[in-house]
Amino acid sequence: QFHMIKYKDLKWEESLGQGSFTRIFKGSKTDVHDGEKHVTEVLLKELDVVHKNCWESFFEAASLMSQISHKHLLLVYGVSVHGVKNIMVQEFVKYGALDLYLKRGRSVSVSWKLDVAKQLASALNFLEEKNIVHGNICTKNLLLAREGDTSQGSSPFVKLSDPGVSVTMLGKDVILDRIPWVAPEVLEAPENLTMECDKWSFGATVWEIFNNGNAPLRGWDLKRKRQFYESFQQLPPSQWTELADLISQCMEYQSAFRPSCRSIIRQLNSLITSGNKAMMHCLFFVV
Ligand SMILES: N#Cc1ccc(Nc2nc(N)cc(-n3cnc(CCO)c3)n2)cc1
Repeated sequence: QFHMIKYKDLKWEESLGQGSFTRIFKGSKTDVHDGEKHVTEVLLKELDVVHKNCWESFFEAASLMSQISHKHLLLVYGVSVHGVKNIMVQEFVKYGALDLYLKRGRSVSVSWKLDVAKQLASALNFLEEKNIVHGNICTKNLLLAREGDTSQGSSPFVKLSDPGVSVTMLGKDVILDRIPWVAPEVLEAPENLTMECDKWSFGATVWEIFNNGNAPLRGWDLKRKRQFYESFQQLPPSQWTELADLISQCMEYQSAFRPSCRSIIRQLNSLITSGNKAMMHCLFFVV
């Protein structure tokens, strides 16, 4: 299934925070091949010991990412089991999770945001073609490998992280707290997780990206969050109508009516074109 890494070949460095039932650390792994010692910078994702019963689901998430390879999917080197410790060893992605990056107030351009959304859409399209459901699309799980510098015109590069412990293993409150990223049908029955759920989450993630990493429904308690779905509410629409349309198509309560990945990519392409045209008009106007 995937590479088993010896615990003794791993070194822990600083703690970098936590996910659901997991803790993450910067670290390194040492390999020896043809007599040479190679030290690689890695991200160590440790399953909390209290949730060690979720280890199959934790590794299921990891193996999902190592079965297939795609430029916008995180590389998982393997796993290490040491006593009660379950560790996933991932490539260390230079700039970390996108939610924190955007919150740190980096002002990024519209074309930067559209570029990131398109990269995520292509990763989703790839997963759809492989008939693989991710189940936890959000900016926390979108990792920034290259910042991109809008003045120099170099573009950002993102990688989709593993989904972590499956939503079917999480308590009701953890699922409720994932509103509005988790699709409404998953709340009713988590085993309903399908490709269509990833499209709903994609809509919420694009909304986050265009709101500079501000979480939608931030600070809402679980009761209010549940009511958001019960009264079929939508996130506040963007001023950019075509963008708001794409987000609301993805966040359609009837899962069958959500757009295909190809349609999502097509709509993003036309947003990119109209975004560029608008910029040209501005430039000409200014000139
Ligand atoms: N300051 C800083 C800084 C922090 C982290 C990284 N790198 C990195 N690499 C990965 N493979 C995964 C993550 N990661 C971050 N948050 C999660 C939890 C949700 O998955 C996963 N971060 C780089 C810089």
